[in-house]
Amino acid sequence: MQKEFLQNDKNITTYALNTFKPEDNILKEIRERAKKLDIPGIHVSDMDGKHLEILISMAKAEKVVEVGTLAGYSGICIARGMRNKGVLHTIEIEQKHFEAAAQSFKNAKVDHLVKQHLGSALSVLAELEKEAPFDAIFIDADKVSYPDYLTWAEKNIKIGGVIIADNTFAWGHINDSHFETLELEKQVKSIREFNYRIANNSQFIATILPTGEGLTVGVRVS
Ligand SMILES: C[S@@+](CC[C@H](N)C(=O)[O-])C[C@H]1O[C@@H](n2cnc3c(N)ncnc32)[C@H](O)[C@@H]1O
Repeated sequence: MQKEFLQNDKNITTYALNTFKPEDNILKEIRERAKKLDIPGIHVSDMDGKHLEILISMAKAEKVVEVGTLAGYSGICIARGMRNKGVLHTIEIEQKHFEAAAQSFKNAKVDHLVKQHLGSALSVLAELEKEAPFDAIFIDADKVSYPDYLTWAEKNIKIGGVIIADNTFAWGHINDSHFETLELEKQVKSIREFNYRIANNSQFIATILPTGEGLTVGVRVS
């Protein structure tokens, strides 16, 4: 019998949250402060934050790039996974988000591990190339650029390193054939291209973790 891939069961969600307690007061405060500052509430989910921390820890990652800082929620999860060693380069285009994240990293006492970059991801990534290869790369910015971010990541991840991307179920639209807006269509097609490419690149083993948003994870094996 084919087992279902997703569990849309509130009872199970409550159980998972109560058991694994993914969000402490530091992370909770970020959601609240961001809201007050009118920063969109598009942080990773609480469980995906925990998944990030664990994946980074499993990869023993010490040189990490994050594309899309927002207010620092996922960056803190990544930094925690780094076990107090190494550097996380995190890139953000919006000044307000950049500043909120600086406060978050300080509050979480991980600011010594984080190098924040303000600017457009593709130009900052070009600069960061001289520091490659990286142990882990987390992609969570504008969806239409996911294929470009993947091209950069494929080139700059070490063998054994991990590429992770959020929202890869495209808010439930990943397998749709009709779209309400052209913008949505472009985003979905870009995420689909991202998933297709990493799934079919023989240098990677990859999967999509069936979290609420879909978390694509690829390990470079050759
Ligand atoms: C989904 S949010 C990131 C959430 C964050 N990773 C977290 O979970 O806490 C996406 C962020 O990427 C930023 N962004 C969008 N396009 C960008 C670009 N071209 N270069 C850099 N940052 C960008 C947005 O301003 C926003 O803060």
